[in-house]
Amino acid sequence: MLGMKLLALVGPAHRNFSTKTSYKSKKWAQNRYKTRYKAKQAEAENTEIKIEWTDEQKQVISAISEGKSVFITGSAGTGKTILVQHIIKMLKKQHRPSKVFVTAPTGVAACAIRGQTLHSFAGVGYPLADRDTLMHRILLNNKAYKRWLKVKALVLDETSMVDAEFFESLEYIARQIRQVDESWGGIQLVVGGDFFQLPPIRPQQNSGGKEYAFEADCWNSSFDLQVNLTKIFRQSDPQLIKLLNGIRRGESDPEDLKFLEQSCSEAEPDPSVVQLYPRIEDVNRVNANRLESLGNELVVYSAVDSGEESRKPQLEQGIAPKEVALCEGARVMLVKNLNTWRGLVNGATGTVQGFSAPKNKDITDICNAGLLPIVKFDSGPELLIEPETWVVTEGDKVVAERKQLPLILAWASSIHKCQGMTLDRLHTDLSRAFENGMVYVALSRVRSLEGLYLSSFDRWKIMVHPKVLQFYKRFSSELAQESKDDNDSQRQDNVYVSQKDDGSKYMLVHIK
Ligand SMILES: Nc1ncnc2c1ncn2[C@@H]1O[C@H](COP(=O)(O)OP(=O)(O)OP(=O)(O)O)[C@@H](O)[C@H]1O
Repeated sequence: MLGMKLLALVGPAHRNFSTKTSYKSKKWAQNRYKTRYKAKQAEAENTEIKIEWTDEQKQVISAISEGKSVFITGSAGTGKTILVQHIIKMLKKQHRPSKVFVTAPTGVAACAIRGQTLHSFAGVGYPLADRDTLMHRILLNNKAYKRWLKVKALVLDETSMVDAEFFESLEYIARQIRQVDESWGGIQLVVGGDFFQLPPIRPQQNSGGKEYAFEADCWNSSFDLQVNLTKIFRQSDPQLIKLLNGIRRGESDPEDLKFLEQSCSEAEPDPSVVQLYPRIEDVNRVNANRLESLGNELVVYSAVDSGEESRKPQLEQGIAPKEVALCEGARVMLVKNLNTWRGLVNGATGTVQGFSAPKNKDITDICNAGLLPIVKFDSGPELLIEPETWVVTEGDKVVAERKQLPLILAWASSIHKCQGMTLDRLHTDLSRAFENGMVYVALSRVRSLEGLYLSSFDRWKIMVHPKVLQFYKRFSSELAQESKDDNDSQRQDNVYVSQKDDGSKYMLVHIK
């Protein structure tokens, strides 16, 4: 019954993706799609709001056009990503589009700049390892090896989530593969990020206490210019900007917190508003409730794992879920790149329109009902989603493999996934925040506090890492030296950092 009802919906989607289509008509359809896509893009570019770049942003643009490598930092909403997007266009004109690679540490952040994850670009596979092992894996991966030779400019956004050892390893790999004894083997680097936001997801072991990318030995030599953008665009209310800047530095000024409490929306938003949670258990609970509340028939997909028993547990650490249940109307997110060119990349969101039984393909190993979901992506395309595989490798040998649909539920999301987003409306609960920068990242997503429904908040969860404060202190004093304006550095001298009981988290106390 469900399948019958859905087949009507599936028709048009199938016509585009039929495996029986001849090569010629496929080529024709592809060309027609390309022409329409280019026309749409040109239209979008023409209607794009004209941005008047600030002097700081212009400084970056000019350095990039001179071929310099630049690190762009600044508070949330200062336009790092929009600037990076503009720079990508510039670089693609300057070099050739195929020689410019656009990356970010997470799928969602990569999706925002139409790029790929840093991992996927580098071709280093999983699990992370020492630089020689990573190098060995690349040498066995012809496509990755060629990418390293071909790249002229490498763009990396949301760098706070890249760990020091990985950054260092990639710099070493670039030099070795390209046989050029210059920083990054001569690749022009454009790196954006705010280290007051979320730290690396899984800092590597044996990294000698290093965590953030700025601690990498090669950090300073990687850039000709490091720029701190100071004008905030996302928010316009000066009181909100003051509140966010305080929270960014780990402060919890009672007056600012009172303003936060008084200005947030009091009405619980409708269920379509994205809900952000620090912990994945809460994300899963909300998604499961929302799925149930739709009341539609569920289709369950259970991952099929194969390979060495001792290596299978590593599959659990990957992004593909052990089990995912879907129904018509479910909000979903892609967790694998299907087609970068069409924007069907890790992080892309959409809604399940229905299900269809694939012809000539048995998928009953992952789904008893033998049905695959049809997803309408927010960016436009509608697609029948097929199972994908994820592997754990050892050298060039696959030691474990998971087959599963590349989808997860997306009504609720983790704060890690939302870094980089600008949201008009947001529902969040910050009582269980556990990471440095987490409260700041969540609160700084909204343009105004009217769009924020804060169901729970704990001021002790406002945390910042002392190394980050130190990095920006050095940064701002360098700027102060240049501009002979040392106000900021004096303010920073009035703080001290105390370590919390668990020894891993810190709070900043401002001395009045
Ligand atoms: N020069 C500018 N003029 C007008 N608007 C701007 C300018 N620069 C950025 N913006 C706007 O500011 C908002 C935030 O920009 P963006 O997302 O690039 O900030 P960000 O620094 O990357 O934030 P985050 O650190 O949270 O990822 C966007 O809506 C963007 O269009």
